[in-house]
Amino acid sequence: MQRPATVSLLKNDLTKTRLRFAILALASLMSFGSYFVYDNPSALQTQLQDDLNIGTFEFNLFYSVYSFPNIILPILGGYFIDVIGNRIGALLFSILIVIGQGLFAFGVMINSYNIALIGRGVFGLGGESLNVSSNYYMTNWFSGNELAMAMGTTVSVSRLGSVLNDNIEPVIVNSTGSLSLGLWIGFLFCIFSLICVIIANILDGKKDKNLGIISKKHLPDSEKFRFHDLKYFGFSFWCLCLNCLVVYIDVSCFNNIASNYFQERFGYNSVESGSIISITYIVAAFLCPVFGMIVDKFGQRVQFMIFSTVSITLVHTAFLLTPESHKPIYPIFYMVFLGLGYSIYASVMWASIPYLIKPKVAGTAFGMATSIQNLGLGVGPLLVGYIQENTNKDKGYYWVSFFFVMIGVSGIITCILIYVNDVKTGGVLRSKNPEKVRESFIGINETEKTDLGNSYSAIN
Ligand SMILES: NCCCC[C@H](N)C(=O)NCC(=O)O
Repeated sequence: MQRPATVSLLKNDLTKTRLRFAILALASLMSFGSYFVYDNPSALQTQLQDDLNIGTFEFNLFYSVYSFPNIILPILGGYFIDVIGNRIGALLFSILIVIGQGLFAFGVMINSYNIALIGRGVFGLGGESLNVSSNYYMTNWFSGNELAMAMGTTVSVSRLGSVLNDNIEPVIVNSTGSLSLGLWIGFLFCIFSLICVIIANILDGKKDKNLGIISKKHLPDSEKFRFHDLKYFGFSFWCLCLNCLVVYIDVSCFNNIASNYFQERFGYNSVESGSIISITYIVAAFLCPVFGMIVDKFGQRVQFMIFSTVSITLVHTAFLLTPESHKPIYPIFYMVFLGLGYSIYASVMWASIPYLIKPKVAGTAFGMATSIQNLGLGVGPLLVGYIQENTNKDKGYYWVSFFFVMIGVSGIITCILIYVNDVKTGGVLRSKNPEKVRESFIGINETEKTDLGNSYSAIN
């Protein structure tokens, strides 16, 4: 998008007003519905398998049809955002989520596994790309001294959707006897999120109009996204993506199997296990914005990421070394620590991306990172399942924990590589004022100070 940087236009810059906090609330809530419904199947696994008369493999397909297409889709979604614009993208992705969840709930209501599965597939077409849109909103409305706080807040509110799902879905089914009712409630949450997108789009359009920003369609060629711009995805960016892949295996894939893990190794029942595993995201809901604020103030992004990957690896090492016993208390503390490591990571990692790329490829960059993350989320569970089925020690979980420790170590190594590269290239990720450092690091010129870091106009 093009922005004439005149003083009079800056007076009308809505990103400098309190309205940005309304956008923050809307961007957080626009993902709430999709996080809530994403884990509907895991919260209702037994009931779904009974009602639809399906086995574990068919059940796991509810997640696979979501994750595997998302190894590619967010790149296309991000590209779509860079070329067409974020507002249309966010709207389209949200509509797909609503349709997908509607089909899923309808399929379950009429006991049709195939319709329910198609629903999950349609949901996946928008589910991850909407996260890309929400991140893009944040980079457009928040500058370097608030960006990590803003992104941390969106993760925190969205993850409350996951926590709410874990805790209320089983209760709804148990108290009403209707399996689809909870899914229709998820559908309503998705409509609510769609309404948030529409309101955010109106405000965002107003901001662009005030600043004289023109639609992507009408941009001069020099400011349009072109594939050769991807060469600006340097070493730190790719290393960050790899890091994201491994760290999310250690957090999300572990969370997927954690319920059985706690039941089989530590004798908790399914309800207790459900409460224990939601600790990670409850901690994140409180701490993500806090760590975001700390990073915005002090910089040092890579050091925070190193601390977080070390914490996550130590948690898996603790699980590896903890012998089986009946309802021990200490795994609860491990989950608190996992939540701490995850909170730091989620608030720092995503907010680091804008400083490693040119603004006009921001959508594609967020999409690329999300796609690579989904590669891990798709392959990770298969590897974990394979290891567990083919080993015996601690019911197969010993080598599963060992796998998580090794993945954690690769997370630490990739963080260190990012740190070394950051030192060599001017320290953008460690800086308190990363936008300034980015200018010399990536070589952004005047006409390219556009979409992202709207503070550019104010700073310069
Ligand atoms: N849209 C449903 C959930 C998507 C989660 C996404 N893959 C993710 O991990 N985002 C970052 C995070 O920390 O939540």
